Amino acid sequence: MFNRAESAGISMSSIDDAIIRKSFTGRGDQTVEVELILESGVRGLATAPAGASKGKHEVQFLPQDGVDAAIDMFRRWVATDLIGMDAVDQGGIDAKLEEVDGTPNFARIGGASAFATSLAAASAASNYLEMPLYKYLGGALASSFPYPVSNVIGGGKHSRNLGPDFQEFLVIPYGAPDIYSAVSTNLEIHKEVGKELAKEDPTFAGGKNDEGAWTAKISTIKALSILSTVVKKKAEEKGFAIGIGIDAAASGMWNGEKYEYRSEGKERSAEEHMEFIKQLVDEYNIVYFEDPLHEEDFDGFAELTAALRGKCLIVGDDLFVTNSSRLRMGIEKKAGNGIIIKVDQVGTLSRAFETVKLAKENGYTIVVSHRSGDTERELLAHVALGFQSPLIKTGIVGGERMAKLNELIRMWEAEGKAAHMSKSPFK
Ligand SMILES: O=C(O)[C@@H](CO)OP(=O)(O)O
Ligand SMILES: [Mg+2]
Repeated sequence: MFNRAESAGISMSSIDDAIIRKSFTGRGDQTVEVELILESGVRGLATAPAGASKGKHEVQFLPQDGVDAAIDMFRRWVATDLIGMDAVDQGGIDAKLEEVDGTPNFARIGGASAFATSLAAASAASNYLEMPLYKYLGGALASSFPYPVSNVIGGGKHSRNLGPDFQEFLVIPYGAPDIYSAVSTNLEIHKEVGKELAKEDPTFAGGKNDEGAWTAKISTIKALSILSTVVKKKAEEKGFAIGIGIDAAASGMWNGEKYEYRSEGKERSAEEHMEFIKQLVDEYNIVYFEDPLHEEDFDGFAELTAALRGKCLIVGDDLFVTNSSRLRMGIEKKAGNGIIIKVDQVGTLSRAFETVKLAKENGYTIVVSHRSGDTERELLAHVALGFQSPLIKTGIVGGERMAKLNELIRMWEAEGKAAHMSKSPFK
């Protein structure tokens, strides 16, 4: 068949139009959405999520003058350069975003636009090739599914510092035989913990934070003891292992000298804080600890990693910000043995993938993760499977969170006999 574009030497997968629009996160805050339309008419669309407890070393979310400046920049500088590029050239598109921006942290065009463009390109390319995004990113053998790491109780900044001092109390059904039982186990635990909280705190009215985790005025110890009781019972009932995790988001507790435990009205020195963490890990069998220390404390991370090796995974989020140079510093110091992967923290799939490769080569467990202000889109589930991440952190209930979890269930069905859970990073 005669095709005008192809006969003029234009590939049908090249970008014909690049659209940006204002959009909103699940928290109701402004963000940007990018839609790329290919010569063939096939489209790809992605929306940028936003964090609340952001790492200091993340890329800049929006240009200094905000979302309107991001839109203006994109239309003037980015779109014009993207048009004519091939959507399957992910590396080329990501490099172009860096070139147009010209700063190391996307301060000019904004990390939100970079992220949305990078992911929209991958999505358009996979649609063009008529394959799911996870296959496009991960290849034919990307069939190992991640265990959902779900926050059941919220605290820290995510709960306006009114609940426990750590930001997230998590569950990980790492013995689950399939994705459906993994997801449903976490949801059952969430429901049961809700009932226990109502018994414990008479003022508890069923409040949940942005990620669907319960927020109640209880102490860290109370949160852990409720969670561990429910988890133990559930593990027995299900007949498989379920672990407890914590994201302390400790940068939010650090005042430059000490860690503030606001709910206890108490401060702990770095040493006392670390001792407390070790005690908690032993007492409650905690298998996953994210950001136990503030974002500059590589040495403390190294100490804790060595002390808890074989017992508990020490995961860097604000510490590494998905950045390969920060991870390299961690590798040198042996700081952490797990790393959160948030593509938006570095702005492009290429940069995030470089970090994923480096992490895997050096024995770090990767954990693909959402943001607290996420979107209703499901693409994160594809990124997790595409990167073959053994863990996915994507909240617990609510539209933005269920979008990813329900997509994993669909993907499991699509994989048929090839679908299997990842090798668990826990014993
Ligand atoms: O600390 C985290 O892991 C994230 C997601 O839960 O929080 P935020 O997106 O607010 O940075
Ligand atoms: Mg975190």
